[in-house]
Order: sequence, then C-alpha cells, then structure tokens
Amino acid sequence: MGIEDILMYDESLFKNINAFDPDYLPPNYNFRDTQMEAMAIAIRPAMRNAQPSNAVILGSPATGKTTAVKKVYELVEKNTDKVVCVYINCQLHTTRFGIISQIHKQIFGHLPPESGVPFAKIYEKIMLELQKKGQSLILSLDDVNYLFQSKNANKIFYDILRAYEEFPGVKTAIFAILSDLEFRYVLDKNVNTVFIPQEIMFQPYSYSEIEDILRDRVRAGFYPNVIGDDIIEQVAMYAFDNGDLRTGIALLRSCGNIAEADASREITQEHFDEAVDSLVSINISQVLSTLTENERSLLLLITESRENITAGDLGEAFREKENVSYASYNRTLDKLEFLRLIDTKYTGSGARGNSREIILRFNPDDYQI
Ligand SMILES: Nc1ncnc2c1ncn2[C@@H]1O[C@H](COP(=O)(O)OP(=O)(O)OP(=O)(O)O)[C@@H](O)[C@H]1O
Repeated sequence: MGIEDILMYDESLFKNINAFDPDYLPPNYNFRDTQMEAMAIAIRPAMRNAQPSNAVILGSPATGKTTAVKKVYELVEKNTDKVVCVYINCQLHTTRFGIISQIHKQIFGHLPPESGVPFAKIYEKIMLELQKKGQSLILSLDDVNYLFQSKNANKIFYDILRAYEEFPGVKTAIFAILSDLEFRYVLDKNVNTVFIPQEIMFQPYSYSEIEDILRDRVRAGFYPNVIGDDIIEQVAMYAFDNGDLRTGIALLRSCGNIAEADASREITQEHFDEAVDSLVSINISQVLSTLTENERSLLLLITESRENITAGDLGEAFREKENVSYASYNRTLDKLEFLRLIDTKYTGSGARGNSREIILRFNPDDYQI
C-alpha cells in the first residue's frame, strides 16, 4: 500500500454523514409552505388563549409530514411559551399510560414513575399544570393508526380533547398524522364526535422537487465534487419511480459508503449500480405485504389485464369477482394509487372518471402478489 493509499483510507467523502439519517432535520425545507401555514393557522389561536384546531395530516410515506410538524413546533417554541408542543410516534407508544407519560416528560422534563402512580393522577397533574400556566397543548400523534390497532385511540382522543370539561380553560388539540389513506375512514368512524379535524394534505413530490431536495442533501452531506450531476439525477429518478424520497436519501448514503470502501474520491456509475442492486426492491415488497385481500385481488386483476385497462372496465370486472359496491371499488383503487402501485391517467373521454386509464408502476413479474 502506497503512502497515498494510506491517506486515502482515512479520507471520508462525507462532510456530514448524519445528513442522511432518518431523523436529520434539514435546515432547508422547501415545498411544504402551504401545509406548514395550515398548521400554523391551526395552532395560532392557542397563542392568544383561544381554541386551537384539530388537524389530520395526510400523505403517503416520506412526503415530509413528520418533518413539517417538527419544523412548525420549532417555530412555535421559539416564539411563545403559551403552547406545549408534544410529538409522539404511535409505533413506539400505544397505551394511554405510554402517551400520557410522554406528555408528562415534555412538560416536566422527565417520565413519571412506571408503576405506583395511576393514570388519573398523572393526567390530573398535567392538566392542572396547563391550567395554572394558561398553556395549550398541541399533541401530534404520528402513525396514529397504530393506536387503533391497540384499540386505545378512542379513549386517548377523549382524554385529550375533553380535558376542558374537567379542567376549565385548558385548551387542547390533536394533529393526527396518517400515511394510510384507507385509515381516514376508520378515524372518522371512531372518534368523529370529539375530533373534527381540518385536513392537511401532503401530495407526492414531483421529480424536480425530489431532485432539488436530494441536491440539497448532497451539499449538506458530501464534500464538493464527490458526486456528479449525472448520478444525482439517476438517484432522483430512482426515488421518483419508487415514489419514495427516503429511498433516494438512503441511496445517496449507500453510494458514498460503497465509493469509500473502494477508496475512491468520487462516486462512479459502478458505485451507483451496486448501491441500487443492494437496495433490493424492499419497498414494493413491503407495500405488497401490507395489502388486504381485496386490494390484492384488485391489483391482480390489473396485472392480469396487461394492457392499460380503464377504470370503468376494471370496476365491472372487480365487482363481478368480489361482489363489492362501486364506492368500495373506488376506495380500493384510490388506495392502490395512494400507495403508488398504480397511476391513473385521464384519457379525456367517457363520463364520471370511467375514462381513466390504469397504469401499473412496477413490473409484476418481479413480485408475488
Ligand atoms: N421538503 C423536504 N426537504 C428536505 N427533506 C425532506 C423534505 N420532505 C421530506 N424530506 C426528508 O424525507 C424523509 C422523510 O420525511 P418525513 O419523515 O418527514 O416524511 P413522513 O411523510 O413523515 O413519512 P412517514 O409517513 O413514512 O412517516 C426525511 O429524511 C426528511 O428529512
């Protein structure tokens, strides 16, 4: 090994490898101003002792929902101490006690004791504190569908949103964050008497938005000239095709690691190809594994039809096969589109959307549906 090789060995291509971490908060956060404004409007009354609004924050995975909430929280906390902002990931905390403990931690700086103190005591302590300080609570429940699996959602929503009945003056709101469109209906059915939210929608990013975001991430994470435009565009295209910005960010990191292991000063086409291969198409497989019977059945019909079928013809075939209502067919179709397994394109003829053409977004031969 020559002297240069030794030097190279220690050299890193990464200026800041954390820029590719899942919890990295990008200082530059574009394309979500409308959604962040809607959140600010929902929170603003709380800064003036008025009632904040509930919201349901909806969008497919990696459309920036969590990041947007955290950014808005940062701004709120910078500007007022009248609002307590709590963010909870419901994949990690699903019980009433777990959720109230996290709120306790945010307010008092530590978790309550895990045993011995009943829920009601902790709840009371929190609400009295909010009442005393004249503070409002904005509780963001990320991946809120997990609460429904553990059947605790109803109680938790009531705990928070009805607090004012027992503790007059206390103002609370919930931001329910969802990446499962289907779940919107479950939410409505279960908690609609207390939870009347405004909807904040996170549309999928366009190709150029994805490219822009990834270029920013490259500037934050790599030294200059480590990765060329051509490779960045390929990464962006890959992320766009997969409908997942997160894949793009992971791919950038993986390219960097592979190039480093190769003791290269830059990321080459070969490094990119290797990174893509190693990604395996976990994404699509993962999505497929979460489908319900009906969704799977509809997707099968689409893959079997091979050429682009229209929504109308597909609807007839599906209703014959599964004996479901038209509304249910439409919901299932929307779900497949939301998950970016299919695209629908208007052909410009026909009535009531029946002229939409269904386009499959992946090669069915590569997957078992
Ligand atoms: N506009 C943006 N600018 C920069 N980075 C972004 C932007 N939107 C999303 N990201 C990045 O994409 C990744 C996913 O974002 P985030 O976790 O906020 O999405 P999400 O919609 O909450 O996803 P999920 O529904 O899967 O929880 C994060 O690494 C985040 O930093």
